[in-house]
Amino acid sequence: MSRTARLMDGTGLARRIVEETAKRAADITERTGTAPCLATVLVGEDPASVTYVRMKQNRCRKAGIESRHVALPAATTTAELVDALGALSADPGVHGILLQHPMGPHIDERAAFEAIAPWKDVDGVTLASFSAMGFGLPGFTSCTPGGIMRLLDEYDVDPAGKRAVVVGRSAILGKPVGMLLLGRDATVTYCHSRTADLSSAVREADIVVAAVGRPRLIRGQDIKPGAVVIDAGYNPGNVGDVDFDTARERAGLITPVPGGVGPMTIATLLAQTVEAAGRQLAASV
Ligand SMILES: Nc1nc(=O)c2c([nH]1)NC[C@@H]1CN(c3ccc(C(=O)N[C@@H](CCC(=O)O)C(=O)O)cc3)C=[N+]21
Repeated sequence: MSRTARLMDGTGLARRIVEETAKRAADITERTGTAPCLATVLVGEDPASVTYVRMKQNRCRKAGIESRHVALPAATTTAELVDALGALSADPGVHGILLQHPMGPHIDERAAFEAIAPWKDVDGVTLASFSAMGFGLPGFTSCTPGGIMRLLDEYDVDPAGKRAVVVGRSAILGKPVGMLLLGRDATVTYCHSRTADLSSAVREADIVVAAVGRPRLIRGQDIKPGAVVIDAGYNPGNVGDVDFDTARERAGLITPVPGGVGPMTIATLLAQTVEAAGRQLAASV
């Protein structure tokens, strides 16, 4: 008889977080006369990015968070993008800034992210946010890593002493989620394109976080029985980095795609936007 993993319901948890966030947003709006506001910045018209940004704006609206969209042409230079982000950073009507990734090969992404004021970095992409995550200090987490940690807590997964394998090392996903797991006393291994034997690393993992953007890279045969499997991969067509059908036969807990990590990413973004607005508006009265 094969056991089947319990599903980690990101949609349900995200809904509860967004409801709580909406209450806080309404409270801020009532007390200060100003609604929390998230600026979304998109360079170019990549269809997937357009869809993601629209989803974020819709979710903001439902939570009583205003959003302001800045759409820049694909040919925008790094200097122009830095200027636009500098203006939003200086604008007291904007409390959080999301610069959608990727921005195109001609953009210096690090320079762009650093143009976001740290107190408005609700997407957790600046050096300031990254180092706070690394040192276990308070600050805004990268949204997907923050959402993953919240999901682990919700399902009573304590990372302490567990072997965590993070597949992927991107600046806003793989690297920070590994740091957050380390901060909770997991033994963390990063795997990436140069890893010699991915399968044997994954086989050791009590917690697997897949974050590379390679459809169904992680197969059930490599999942340790009972492991916690977090699929943070986003690929065209809502396909994750984990081969769900085979992985669920061995995992203890697993996130579905869709309905797992994705909604948690957006819930974290909204919660952090309201937190940023609360601080900025309290400071201005
Ligand atoms: N600076 C930056 N920050 C990001 O957080 C960021 C980014 N750039 N670039 C693109 C990726 C992608 N991303 C997703 C967020 C939510 C879902 C999501 O909610 N997906 C739904 C499915 C949605 C559907 O039905 O199409 C789900 O998994 O259930 C997916 C993908 C955030 N990203």
